[in-house]
Amino acid sequence: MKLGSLKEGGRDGTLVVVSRDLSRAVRASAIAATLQAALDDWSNAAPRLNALAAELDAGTASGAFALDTAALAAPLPRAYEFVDGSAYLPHVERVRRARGADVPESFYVDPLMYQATSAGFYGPRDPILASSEDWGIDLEAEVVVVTDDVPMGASSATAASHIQLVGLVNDVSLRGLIPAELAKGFGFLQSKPRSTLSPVLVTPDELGDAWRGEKLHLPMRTWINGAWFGEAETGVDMQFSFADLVAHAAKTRPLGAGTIVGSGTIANEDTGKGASCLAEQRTVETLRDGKPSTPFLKFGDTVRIEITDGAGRSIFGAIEQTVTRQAPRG
Ligand SMILES: O=C(O)/C=C/C(=O)CC(=O)CC(=O)O
Repeated sequence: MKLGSLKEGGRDGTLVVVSRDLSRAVRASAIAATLQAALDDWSNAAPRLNALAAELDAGTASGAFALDTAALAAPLPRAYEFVDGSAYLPHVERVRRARGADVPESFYVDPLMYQATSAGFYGPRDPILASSEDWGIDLEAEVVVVTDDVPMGASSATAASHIQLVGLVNDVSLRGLIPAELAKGFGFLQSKPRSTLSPVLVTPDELGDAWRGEKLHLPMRTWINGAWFGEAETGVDMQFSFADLVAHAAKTRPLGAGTIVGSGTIANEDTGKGASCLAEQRTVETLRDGKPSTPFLKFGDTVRIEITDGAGRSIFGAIEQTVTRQAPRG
């Protein structure tokens, strides 16, 4: 099934079940008012939501309405936790090369992960807000999973059973702020502003055999200002599965229902399929030409991120955002 949230009913939105083709929806208020409430009681809520999804796809759900996915909020407009891995080592190698940093050997056996902001997620058509183009505004196209309650110390096998939903995120990065911030030794804060979730999150069974080994196996398609930017394969070069990433995050603490775990920027050793972030594209250009030629994002630029199935149908809906200046507040 596919789940989204309307921009109504308060800060956590209103939960809707969305049809497989993304054209219709029905409020799930009789089951759970919000997606967080459904995840908090997932073993009870999921079968009822699945039954509603079956009615919706059969055309028999009462109260169903035509859906414009562009009008949706983030499926989880805010979450208790968002931890972002960096499971695609080609990405880590390129962005680190760009700022003259090493890749420790441990990164190949022990997942790299940071605590990201989850107090608010942009909806799929909300603007990317930044105050200065000098911050080096970059997209990062990633896959995310959402868990129910994960016990502390869960193994990868146990963690796999707690992955309930899959979606996309644009993990916006401010490349100009990263080197000084990481040099302080504590990690990302200002350089990782709010991220954007895809219009819907889907249960793994919606993905068929594109979901195997706790990884997604489809091209991550990105465009900048309408021009093709990349279609890196999500199932290739992913060093750690989502089960490994969830288990890593849960090693020393339980994860609450609704925890979002990111894959890191989708990247392949083979650069022939383009990139999923500008920092990598610029590194490839620097290695090839001696200097980067693609600028970071400017105000007015648009970014589109989408994954389609084998028949070209959008699975999660598209993230499509415009970079917009937010004047500093006095
Ligand atoms: O090391 C850097 O300069 C930056 C790294 C990232 O931006 C990594 C990140 O957010 C996770 C990922 O996308 O793989």
